[in-house]
Amino acid sequence: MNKNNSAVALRVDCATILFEILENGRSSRALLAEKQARYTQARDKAWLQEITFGCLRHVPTLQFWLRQLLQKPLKGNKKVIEHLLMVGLYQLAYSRVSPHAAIAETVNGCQKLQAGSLKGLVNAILREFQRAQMQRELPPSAAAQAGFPKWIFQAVNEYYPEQAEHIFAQSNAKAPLWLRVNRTQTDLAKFCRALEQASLPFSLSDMHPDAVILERYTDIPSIPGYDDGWFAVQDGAAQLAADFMQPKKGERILDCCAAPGGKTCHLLERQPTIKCTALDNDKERLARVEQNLQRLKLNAQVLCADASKPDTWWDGQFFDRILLDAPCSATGVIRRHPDIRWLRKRTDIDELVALQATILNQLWSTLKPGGVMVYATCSILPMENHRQVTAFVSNTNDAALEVERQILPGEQQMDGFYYAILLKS
Ligand SMILES: C[S@@+](CC[C@H](N)C(=O)[O-])C[C@H]1O[C@@H](n2cnc3c(N)ncnc32)[C@H](O)[C@@H]1O
Repeated sequence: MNKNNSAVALRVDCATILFEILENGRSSRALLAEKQARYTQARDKAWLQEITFGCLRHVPTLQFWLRQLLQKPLKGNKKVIEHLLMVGLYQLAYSRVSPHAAIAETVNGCQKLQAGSLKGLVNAILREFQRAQMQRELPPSAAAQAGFPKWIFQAVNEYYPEQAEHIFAQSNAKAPLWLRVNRTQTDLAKFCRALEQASLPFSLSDMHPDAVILERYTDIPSIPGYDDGWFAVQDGAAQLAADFMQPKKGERILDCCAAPGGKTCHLLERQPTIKCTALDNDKERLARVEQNLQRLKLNAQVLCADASKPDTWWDGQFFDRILLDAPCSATGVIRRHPDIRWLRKRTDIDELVALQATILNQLWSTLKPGGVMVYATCSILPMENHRQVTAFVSNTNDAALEVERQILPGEQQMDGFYYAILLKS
């Protein structure tokens, strides 16, 4: 794609991704990957993600401006032009794109979206916005100003009145790029030297013996040692799972809800002699576990099964340790996946809490007496975390809560996460 074509195509792709997320409830991960694959330049791929994520962080404000500027909502196959307009408004209000390019390239996107007849309207709206400097006016509700749906805004304020503002700011910030060094293939010092030689600045974390935090975003396969399995991308909070698990030589370990396998691989890197089963009920995601194991040169049994029904897959031999990285609201990782806030509904939470409780109860019978279960989520909602675990312990005679930790987004540069160590007597 030449430069001019790609400038228009990028705006069109952003608009289409926003449309699919906000109107059809699809998640950004696959959509972005599919669109990014069309571009050869790393710069274009990064632009697509940055502008799409930026728009997702400001949806209520962009829609507030749009409603002021657009007399009648667009419908049917013209609806996507509203999303193209949001992309245009975002560039004018929040990005460093020159206003001239922002308007011209966005207007030209109409043609590609089969809406050439709306070019005049889009042009007029973006020019009006630029002239009137409306970007100074914000929507009246505090939730909209923070860029969150009301139910998340209220929940965070209720459970974390002191930290709420910080949580919103952190959840709207760009997440750092954490890497986990694969001890079985290299060591931290050698990997750091390779980063220095490649002029990739980084920092280390006292709390994370295997971690490196890159100071700027880099195309992952171009980082030294990628093909040799020297490292994997994994947030610092997720890297704590191996510390909480403390896998010992030769133990039989279940990593339940394992895909795409970040924590499975870390457990194996820490203790390659364990017999690890990585279980998940999503076949496509399990394929990524296989790929990760292969690249990092590790071995595990990969099992496609429903964690809530051990009678359909368990061979009757107890596990010494279980990691249950339960399906959850993902409210702790909104900074990495800004679409989550629009995709998750308040009603999903009750269903997730019920599923977590069922999996917890069912898996408990597969853990040996004296064994350890680590329950984890990337949520900051107490009903999925502290309340879930305390309810389980009070209903289960042989369960005791040893330690728990709620990490809030941004704490020591980490994602929001929850861990509980449960002991079976
Ligand atoms: C938080 S993600 C796991 C992330 C993973 N542990 C890692 O570190 O890479 C939760 C996983 O739970 C899986 N899952 C959801 N319901 C499940 C069920 N009933 N049985 C097994 N896996 C399930 C999802 O497919 C998803 O891969």
